Amino acid sequence: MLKLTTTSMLTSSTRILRQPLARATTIALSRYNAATATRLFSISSSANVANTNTPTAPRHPRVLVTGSLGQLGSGLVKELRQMYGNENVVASDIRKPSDEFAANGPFVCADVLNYSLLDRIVADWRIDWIVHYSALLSAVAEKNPALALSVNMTGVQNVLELAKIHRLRIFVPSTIGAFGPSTPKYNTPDLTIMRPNTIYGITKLHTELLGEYYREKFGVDFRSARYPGVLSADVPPGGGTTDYAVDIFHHAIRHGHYTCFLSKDTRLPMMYLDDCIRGTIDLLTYPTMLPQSVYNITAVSFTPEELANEIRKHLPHFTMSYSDPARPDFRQAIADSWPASLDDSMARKDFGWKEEYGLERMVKLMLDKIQAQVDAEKKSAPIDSPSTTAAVAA
Ligand SMILES: NC(=O)c1ccc[n+]([C@@H]2O[C@H](COP(=O)([O-])OP(=O)(O)OC[C@H]3O[C@@H](n4cnc5c(N)ncnc54)[C@H](O)[C@@H]3O)[C@@H](O)[C@H]2O)c1
Ligand SMILES: C[C@@H](O)[C@H](N)C(=O)O
Repeated sequence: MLKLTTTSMLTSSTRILRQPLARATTIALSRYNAATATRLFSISSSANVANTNTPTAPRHPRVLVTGSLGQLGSGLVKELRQMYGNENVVASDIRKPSDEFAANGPFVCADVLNYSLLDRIVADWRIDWIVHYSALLSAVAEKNPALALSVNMTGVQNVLELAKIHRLRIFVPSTIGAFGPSTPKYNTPDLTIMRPNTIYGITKLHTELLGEYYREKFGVDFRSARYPGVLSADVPPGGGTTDYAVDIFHHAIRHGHYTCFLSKDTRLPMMYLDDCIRGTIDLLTYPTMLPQSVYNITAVSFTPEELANEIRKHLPHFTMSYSDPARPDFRQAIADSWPASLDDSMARKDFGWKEEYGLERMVKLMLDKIQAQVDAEKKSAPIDSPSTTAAVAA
């Protein structure tokens, strides 16, 4: 049986190693770059004592990120690799990575439902921290509750059990979806009524409660942030209720029009991806366990109409229509059950959370990035290609 060691990882240049134990596991190792940590963190967790990259170098934690090909995971992996070195951040997902993603550092294909495979990965790679991003988002979950129950609940149970056995620090995100229709809607605090009525929300509340149980009962260093909807330009969102706030930019630039699946006055908390990643890293790397294991974090709250108005400051001809209120999209009921704004004062107090992107800055950046993508697509498409013609006509 092939045993991976740090030495074998560092001396590999471009090669594929297969672990016989793990049927679906392919570990692609390529182009090892020397660690270019931009930030060093003091690692006080006992979980890191055993992780010494070299006898004299400062210790970096070795982090496993599940769901690393998703909207949030891909950005987080990039940031963590800049901090700790490519070889110290093992990306994982159930899907196949792009060549570009696989070339940047270790990638392990793994289903989070496969406990023994995850156990093997943690041991072989001498993992210290897990960031568990694998999940089904609200809209996809509502369409397939059985799969959502399985991935979102069993996946979390597996990683928490691993954290207990291997003494790992673990970060699992929660969401505004963990609240429900009886939760106070405005300025929703960390501790309040939580009776979600979506399968996504139920699985996320399960995550929070189980994480707290493992922390109390077994001393597991469980950390979580309740994210609002996250906006990003590079990786598309994975099927949530807040996805309209990303789709709108692509449609505004490509077509000048968007039909929103939420009503114009549906107010939801949101944040830009960079803020989400920074807040997550600040919480993940905080040197000691914080008073709470779960914190609200947020940046702004807006309605589809307010977002469209802000976009119109840059694209005056942009128009927006809405789903027929007589036949609302199924995501409307999900959004209606969630808070309109969050109180994240405890995160600000306990670990210094503060957003850098408000609505204006976020909109400008989203438009610039997506416009650059469209320009690049046009440049790379042959002059007479039908897709170019269609895009220009649109
Ligand atoms: N994006 C948001 O707006 C947002 C907001 C609040 C909370 N969150 C939470 O953040 C986390 C990451 O969200 P995201 O937006 O990146 O989601 P995403 O859907 O973009 O990515 C999830 C990833 O999980 C992977 N996955 C699915 N099933 C799997 C399985 N069985 N085994 C291994 N991997 C599997 C998918 O392939 C995908 O790459 C999730 O827990 C989500 O609930 C996201
Ligand atoms: C809010 C969050 O959990 C996700 N963007 C969703 O809509 O499902």
